[in-house]
Amino acid sequence: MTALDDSALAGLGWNASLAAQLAALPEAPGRPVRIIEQHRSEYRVDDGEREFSARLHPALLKALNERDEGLAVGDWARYQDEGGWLNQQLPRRNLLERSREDGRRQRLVANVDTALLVMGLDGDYKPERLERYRLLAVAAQVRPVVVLTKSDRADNLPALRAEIEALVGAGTPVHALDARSPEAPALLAPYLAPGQTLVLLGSSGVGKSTLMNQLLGREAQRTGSTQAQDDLGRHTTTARFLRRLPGGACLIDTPGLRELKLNREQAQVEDDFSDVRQLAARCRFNDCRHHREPGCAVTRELSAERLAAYRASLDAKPARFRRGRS
Ligand SMILES: Nc1nc2c(ncn2[C@@H]2O[C@H](COP(=O)(O)OP(=O)(O)OP(=O)(O)O)[C@@H](O)[C@H]2O)c(=O)[nH]1
Ligand SMILES: [Zn+2]
Repeated sequence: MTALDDSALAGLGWNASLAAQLAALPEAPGRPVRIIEQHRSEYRVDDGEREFSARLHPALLKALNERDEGLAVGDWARYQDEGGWLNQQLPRRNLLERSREDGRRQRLVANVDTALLVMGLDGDYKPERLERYRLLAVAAQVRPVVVLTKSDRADNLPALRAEIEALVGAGTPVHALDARSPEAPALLAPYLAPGQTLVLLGSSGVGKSTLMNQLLGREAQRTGSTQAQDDLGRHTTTARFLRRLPGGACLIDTPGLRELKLNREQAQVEDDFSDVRQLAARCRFNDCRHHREPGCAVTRELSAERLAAYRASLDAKPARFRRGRS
């Protein structure tokens, strides 16, 4: 294997831990690349210096198929110049996935540090859907950060913001901004350290691509199939793609998910409900279930939204989120 230019790869999130994992893989020709786009029969990859197309080696394709696996945007793989093949997948740190209507898993993105959960403070406002996105992130051990866009359109911003803060709890930062504003990147700077990977998740039209362009400082380069124009000539993202930001972080844009269903594990995820635990210490009964018990400090002091989120986390049926604001 040729010596790696780690400094070039660092801009893609490459680090010592990945280097060690690569070294531990069975001997194979090639060098690491990161998947930045997935197309029908090939991948777009980045080796730290340039982007190019690569195909799965038939042996890797077969091995992945047998495990009902596949590469996702954000994954690392070994690329073999001879033949232009991806011949090995590197172990991934985490994977954001969702259950589809037919019950199958859909891989969204891999190896992500922070999920920017984008919701518009306009017709898109739907706290229970935001909570589902948040649990999706928490279940994958991805840090959730709420980004409320179209703050310029909200006439009751403080109240909406307070409602969301109460819903997600103190452990999840909440930012409100106008995605078109040049000030937006500064608000997100804490999550954009070099080597970090972030993903934008949220419905279509909430401003994900607008944020991507603001953070890039230019219009994201499209490679055809990741963007389409709708009937009104608006651009809409049709596939996930990763771009390197000038400051050294990587950002993945995703198309809006029509339906976000959680699987059992995601719905049952251990959220950091430390606020509930602290309050529970003051409940009258040690075994208080925080339902209708007298002297329950949790039901007395927790906000209704936060209580609903806590109950939902105990409940494998995400349909419970559907109640409330439409
Ligand atoms: N007023 C206002 N308009 C915004 C804001 N953010 C985005 N927009 C506008 O909303 C429209 C949709 O924004 P996009 O960035 O394309 O939304 P998206 O989330 O990428 O949508 P998809 O690619 O379809 O998933 C554009 O016309 C933006 O200019 C905002 O904070 N305030
Ligand atoms: Zn209680």
